[in-house]
Amino acid sequence: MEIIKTVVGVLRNKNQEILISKRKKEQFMGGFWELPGGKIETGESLKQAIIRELKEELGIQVNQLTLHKTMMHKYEDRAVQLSIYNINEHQNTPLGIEGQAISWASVDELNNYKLLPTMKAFISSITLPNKYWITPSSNHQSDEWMGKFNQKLNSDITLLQLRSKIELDNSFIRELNNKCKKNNIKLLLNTINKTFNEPYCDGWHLTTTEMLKLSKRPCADNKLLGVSTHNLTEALKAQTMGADFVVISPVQTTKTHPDTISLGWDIAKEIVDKLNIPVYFLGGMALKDLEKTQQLGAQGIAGISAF
Ligand SMILES: Nc1nc2c([nH]c(=O)n2[C@H]2C[C@H](O)[C@@H](COP(=O)(O)OP(=O)(O)OP(=O)(O)O)O2)c(=O)[nH]1
Ligand SMILES: [Mg+2]
Repeated sequence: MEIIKTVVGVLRNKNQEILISKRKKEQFMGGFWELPGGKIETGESLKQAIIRELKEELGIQVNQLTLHKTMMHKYEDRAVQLSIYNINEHQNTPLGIEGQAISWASVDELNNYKLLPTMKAFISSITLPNKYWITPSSNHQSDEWMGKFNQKLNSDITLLQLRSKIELDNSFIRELNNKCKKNNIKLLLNTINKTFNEPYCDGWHLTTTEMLKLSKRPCADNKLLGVSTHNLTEALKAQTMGADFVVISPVQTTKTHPDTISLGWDIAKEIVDKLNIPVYFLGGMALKDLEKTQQLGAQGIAGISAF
């Protein structure tokens, strides 16, 4: 299948709204809203291409830009490799120079538009945090467990996975959820016997085994769904099933599993490059690894004792 190299730009106004553009009827995926941009021309670098595209489509002169992330998306008849740039500085007010409709939308408002399929993963990548805390999986009501949980409530953690290998009381989970809500933390359940309609959570986190049994997303679109995976095949399956993000592990060796072979940075990066949904690295991660992780294109790091 032909791979179409495409560059797109993220322009934000002072209200942090994002500029989207409507594809024209006669184009592939006509009528869908997208990030402005287009295909690379022969001999052009990615940066030259995005500067040219935004001049042609919006009439702006880009002065400063940084790569946000790259992703790959397969349509029925083509594969698109999308490089998404944050446009940090530009001249002129953007206009629909080619006659296309344009609109500024907040992240929440984006969901009211008929968006290209790549937009869902883009939205996840700008809304998910770069740290994902996983709770210890046993002794939940102990002082030690509650101590760790309470400490995270007052930290910069905004996404939390409640992990348990034994059944927990719903009243206990509700209590944790209330505490998370008060502290603007999203709570994902990785408990046994998930029903996917528990109201007291923001979503679910699936084990690999659970994911492999599913052919489609088991929960509503407005909930978050993460999946634990260990290689490219599993990660791609999770993406096809409809996961919002995956965790891959072990990226490095850990003290708890010293004999398990780790993926290593290179393979971890390969997985990130072949997915379009956000990827968190787990296993032997510490805060000092966050920068490298993001440079490799991952969303961030996950861990029980990483932070
Ligand atoms: N511009 C843009 N294209 C996207 C996005 N997501 C996505 O899959 N694509 C696909 C659709 C197209 O196959 C390709 C982009 O090409 P395009 O149609 O915008 O190309 P272009 O501006 O060079 O215009 P054209 O003259 O070739 O029609 O990438 C996106 O967010 N923005
Ligand atoms: Mg275009």
